[in-house]
Amino acid sequence: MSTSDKDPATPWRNFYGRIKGQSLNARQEQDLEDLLPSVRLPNVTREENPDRTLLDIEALRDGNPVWLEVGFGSGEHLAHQAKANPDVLFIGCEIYINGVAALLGKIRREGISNIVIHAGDARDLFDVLPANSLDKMFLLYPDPWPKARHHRRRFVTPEHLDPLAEKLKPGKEFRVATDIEDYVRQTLEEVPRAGFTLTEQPDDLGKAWDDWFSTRYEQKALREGRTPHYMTFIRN
Ligand SMILES: C[S@@+](CC[C@H](N)C(=O)[O-])C[C@H]1O[C@@H](n2cnc3c(N)ncnc32)[C@H](O)[C@@H]1O
Repeated sequence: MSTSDKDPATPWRNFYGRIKGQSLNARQEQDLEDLLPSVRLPNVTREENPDRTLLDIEALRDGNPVWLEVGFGSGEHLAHQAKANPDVLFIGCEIYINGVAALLGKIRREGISNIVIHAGDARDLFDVLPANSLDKMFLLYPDPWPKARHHRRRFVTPEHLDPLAEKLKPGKEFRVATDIEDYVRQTLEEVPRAGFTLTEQPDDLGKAWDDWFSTRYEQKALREGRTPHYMTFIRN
């Protein structure tokens, strides 16, 4: 197998060394080398699919529902959901290559077979997902971008929410968790604008979902005294 920087089958080679502060241990390198080629979602990157041809999601799903988690971090929640829902195909999307490597370790150790991974930006994935192709979507502790001038970089902006709304089937769930009060405010403002309805009372967002599996970022937030908020939206 080629490990050229330009080979789209080895996208971590492009990330590795490019993102400051990210280093991989030998086991992670090995998992990326051995495992990622077989679980990665092909034809998503611009290098591989410059014409942005839509994915054949029907062939991929093989009759099963498709759930997407964007920014899965180290993949605790995604791995948990995949084990609890063996008849669902999970797409995991993450730009942090150490996180991808951590999820690959879980997939290997726990023998998980219903996850495919896009190791890259969610916007590239949205480009090539057909409309109405997703049955559930998770956005768990997205990057907070606390400074006011950076709020437009948040995931809960039309740039991300409009394509997301198009990909999720009507009547299906979009779950958002965050520990940042101002992120709650922006989520409650922006997500309904993109065509969703909140199912909880806006002043009562403290109850986790029954099938919740706490993430690494949530554990850190709790240790640092911040309060989780859980929001469930239904696509109109
Ligand atoms: C604060 S972390 C939370 C990680 C994990 N969900 C958790 O709760 O532990 C946010 C994650 O989103 C990822 N991320 C940010 N923007 C992204 C994008 N456009 N596409 C894919 N992943 C993204 C980051 O790399 C990071 O791992």
